[in-house]
Amino acid sequence: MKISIVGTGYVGLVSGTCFADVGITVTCVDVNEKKINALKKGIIPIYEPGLETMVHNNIEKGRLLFTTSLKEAIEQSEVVFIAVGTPPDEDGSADLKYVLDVARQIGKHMDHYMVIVTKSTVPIGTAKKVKAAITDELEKRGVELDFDVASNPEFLKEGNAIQDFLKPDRIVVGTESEKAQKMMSRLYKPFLLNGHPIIFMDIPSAEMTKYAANAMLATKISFINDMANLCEIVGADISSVRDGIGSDSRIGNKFIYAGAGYGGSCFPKDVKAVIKTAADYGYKLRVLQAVEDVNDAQKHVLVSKIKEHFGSNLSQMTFALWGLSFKPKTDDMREAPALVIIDELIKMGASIKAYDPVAMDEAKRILGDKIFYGDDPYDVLIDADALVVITEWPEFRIPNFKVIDKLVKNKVIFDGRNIYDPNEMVENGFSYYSIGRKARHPMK
Ligand SMILES: NC(=O)c1ccc[n+]([C@@H]2O[C@H](COP(=O)([O-])OP(=O)(O)OC[C@H]3O[C@@H](n4cnc5c(N)ncnc54)[C@H](O)[C@@H]3O)[C@@H](O)[C@H]2O)c1
Ligand SMILES: O=c1ccn([C@@H]2O[C@H](COP(=O)(O)OP(=O)(O)O[C@H]3O[C@H](CO)[C@@H](O)[C@H](O)[C@H]3O)[C@@H](O)[C@H]2O)c(=O)[nH]1
Repeated sequence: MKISIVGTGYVGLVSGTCFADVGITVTCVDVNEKKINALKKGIIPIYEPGLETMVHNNIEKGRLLFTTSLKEAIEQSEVVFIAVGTPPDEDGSADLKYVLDVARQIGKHMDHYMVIVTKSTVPIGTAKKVKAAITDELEKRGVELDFDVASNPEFLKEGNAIQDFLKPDRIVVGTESEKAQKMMSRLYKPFLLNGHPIIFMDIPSAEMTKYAANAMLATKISFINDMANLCEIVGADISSVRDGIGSDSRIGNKFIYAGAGYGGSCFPKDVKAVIKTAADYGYKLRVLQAVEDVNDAQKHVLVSKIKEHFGSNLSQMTFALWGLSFKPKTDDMREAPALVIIDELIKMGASIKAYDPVAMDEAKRILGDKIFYGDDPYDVLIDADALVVITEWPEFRIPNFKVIDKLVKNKVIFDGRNIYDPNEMVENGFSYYSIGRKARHPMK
C-alpha cells in the first residue's frame, strides 16, 4: 500500500514513520525545504523519544521517503493525509489556510481515485471545504475524477507520540463512503491488534470528537487547578484529594494533576477554537470559557507565591528555573507556563537562570539573551536566590537537597508541579511552596 502525508511536523512525521514501520510505503511532503533535506539525511527536527531510530530504520528499508513535491508524493497514493498546522487566527478560530492550500494543490495534481483525509485538528465543516476546494481545481482542469474525503483526528501526545500512535486507545474515522471506509480499515488494521476499536462515524462527528476530547481533558486540568487553589485556602491537600477522587472509576486518576497550568500546541488553541465555533453558531460554551480563564490565571500562581515570600520588588534577585518545555519529554515550548512566569519575573526586575534537559535550544530561539542558560540543574543554582520548578522532568524528582542548600542563597523552593514531599522539604530546612497545598516552613 502507498500513502502520502502532507505536513511533516509532529503529527505528520510521527504518523508517517509509524505507517512505514508496519510496511506501508509513505511519502512525507513539506514546503519547508530545509526540513525535508535534513530528514532525507535522517536528521529529525523535533525531540520525540524513539523517533530518530525509527526514522533511520524506515529510510534504510526504503519505505519512508521525503519530498517537497506534492505532485510527486501523491502519484499512486491510495490515501493522502493532510497534517499541516491549524494555528489560531486573531479571533481564536482555527486558521485553515494551510489545509485548504494543500487541498487545492491536491486538486491541481491528482490523476486517480484517492481518499483525502484531514488529520489536522480542524473545525466542523472543514472536510466539506476540502472537498469543495479539490472539486473546484478539478473543474478548472476540466477533469472528472472520483475521490472521497474523510476525517481522522489524531490523539497522540508529544513525548509519548510513537506509543500513542502504535497502540491507540481508539481510532476515529469520519467518512460517508463505503469505499473510503474499507481503505481506512485496511490501513489501520496493523494498529488494532490489541483489540482497540476503529470507530466509524459521520464526518462532522469525527471533527467534533477531536475538539470534545481536548476540551474534556483541559476541563479536567482546570477543574483540579481550581480545586487546588481552594484546597490552599481551606487547608486541604490537593494530592490527597486527587487520590481520594481518582480512585472512583467514574472519575479516574488521569489528567487530574494540579500544576502551573496547561500549555502546548493543542489545548490552548483547541479550547479557543471550539469556543469560537460555538459563538459562530450563536451558542456560548460557558464551561470552556471558565476552563480557559482558570488556566490563564493558573500560569501566574507560582509568581504570586514568589511575591508572597519575597514581596513585589524582585530587582537584584535571581531565580533558578528547572524546566522550560510545556511538559516533560518534549522540547516544545508553545504556550509553556515557563514563558509567562519568566516574563512576569523579568517585569518585576528579577534575573533568570534556567535549565531544561532538552528545550535549551528552543528557549534560546524564543528568549534569546533575556535569560541565562545553565549547563545542568545545579549550575543554575549558583548565586540564585531561590529554586522554581516548572516542568516535572524525571531528573528533577530526587535532587541532592544538600547541594541545593549549599548553592541557593535562600532555603526556599517553589514547586509548580508538586513533585516533592512537603514533610521532607521542611525536615531539610526548606520553605516549600507548591500547588494546592499550604506553604510549609521549617520549625524555627
Ligand atoms: N502536536 C501534536 O501533538 C498534535 C497532536 C494531535 C493533533 N495535532 C494537530 O495536527 C496538526 C499539525 O500539528 P503539528 O504539531 O504536527 O504541526 P507542526 O507545526 O509541527 O507541523 C506542520 C507542518 O506542515 C508544514 N506545512 C505547512 N503548509 C504546508 C503545505 N502547503 N504543504 C506541505 N507542508 C506544509 C509546515 O512546514 C510544518 O512542517 C494541527 O492541526 C494540530 O492541531 C497536533
Ligand atoms: O494532569 C495533568 C495532565 C496534563 N497537564 C498539562 O496539560 C498540558 C498538555 O499535556 P498532554 O496532554 O500530555 O500533552 P499534549 O502533547 O499537548 O497532548 C494533548 O493534545 C494533543 C493535541 O491535540 C492530543 O492529541 C492529546 O491527546 C492531548 O493529550 C501540559 O502542559 C501538561 O503539563 C496538567 O497540568 N495536569
